[in-house]
Amino acid sequence: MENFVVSARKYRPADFKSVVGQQHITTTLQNAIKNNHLAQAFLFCGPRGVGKTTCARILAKTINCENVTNNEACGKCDSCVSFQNNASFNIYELDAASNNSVDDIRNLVDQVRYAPQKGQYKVYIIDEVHMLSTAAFNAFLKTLEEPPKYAIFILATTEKHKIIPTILSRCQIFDFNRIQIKHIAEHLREIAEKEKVDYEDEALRLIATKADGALRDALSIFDLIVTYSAGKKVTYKETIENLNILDYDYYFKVVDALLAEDLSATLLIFDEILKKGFDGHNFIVGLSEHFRDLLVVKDEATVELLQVSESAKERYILQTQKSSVSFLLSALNMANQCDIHYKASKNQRLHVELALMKMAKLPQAFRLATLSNAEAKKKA
Ligand SMILES: Nc1ncnc2c1ncn2[C@@H]1O[C@H](COP(=O)(O)OP(=O)(O)OP(=O)(O)O)[C@@H](O)[C@H]1O
Ligand SMILES: [Zn+2]
Repeated sequence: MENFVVSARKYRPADFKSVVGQQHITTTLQNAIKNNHLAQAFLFCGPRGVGKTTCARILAKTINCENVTNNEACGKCDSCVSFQNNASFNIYELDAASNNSVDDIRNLVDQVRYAPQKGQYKVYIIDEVHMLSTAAFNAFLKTLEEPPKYAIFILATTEKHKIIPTILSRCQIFDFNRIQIKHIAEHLREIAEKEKVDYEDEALRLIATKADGALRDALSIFDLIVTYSAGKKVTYKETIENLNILDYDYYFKVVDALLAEDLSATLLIFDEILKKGFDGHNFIVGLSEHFRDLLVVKDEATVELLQVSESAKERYILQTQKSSVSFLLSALNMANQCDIHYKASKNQRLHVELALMKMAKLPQAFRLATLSNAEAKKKA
């Protein structure tokens, strides 16, 4: 049987153009390579799993490639092949999270003295560099100040504020972005297609949202759900079950009940949600987001801010057409207040219920969207 390789490893980008959502960085690095204007020390900052190590590796591979074309490594020369097989001597990775002692850094510094036997550059990646001890930092500083011309240092960190000024001032700094939901979803779609895994768009969206900007997390969740669905289909239903997320259907139902001024239906839906084991606070946060989404789809200019699939968008549009902006704003405000004071409340269930009651009792005239003249005429 073929070994299962986790997607995050299997689909690690091999060149700059395959890196998702960090174009400001890949373009700058490629220009520096083209113009022979490469810094010797870089600091890659940003959240976990957004491509820092990946970009460092691609940079190392590209600057050692024998036939760079269009500022990308060829992927075929001896050097590229050894990089791809993790067998190159021109890259050295130190994970400072687990190797943060002076000795670990001395080992690295010792290595730096030897010029590469093949290729032009040796690249030293120090991951989670903020974890180095002060003594280790100091042992490293001298090397960073006067590196041999073949050495390039790439320091990576999720906590830029912990990096001391002496290091900051010696590095070219790159800030990596959290990756947008739509770009993550797009990437998952490509992988699903390569893996011949069937999927629902809505499921991939949800995974992308849950990953909170980190592509690596998105890939791990994706693997988990593929395994769970036993190779059949990655569906919305299975994804919410697996991630323990409340089906967004509930938010639509609650808002419909609120619009109908149906207090008992509203409270019963909330009760059902609690019985399913969901947390009241998560619900109120989700409901706030739902109101926000209904507000952004109200206006052509902001409809782009809705991060859902095309098929789901229709539903938001239908619901927003029924509600007035004032209602959505007031309800959002109430939900938000409920969220803010939730932790301090002694009776959290009642706290949410009270907010729902207030929403259901907003004045009727104010609640429903008034029909435009044209619509009113059609109705008449
Ligand atoms: N921008 C991206 N484009 C494409 N794939 C990505 C990207 N970011 C992360 N990945 C995927 O996630 C995996 C891990 O990414 P990587 O190790 O580069 O993240 P990182 O930012 O260095 O995270 P950490 O700070 O935890 O080391 C990659 O192998 C790749 O599959
Ligand atoms: Zn090459």
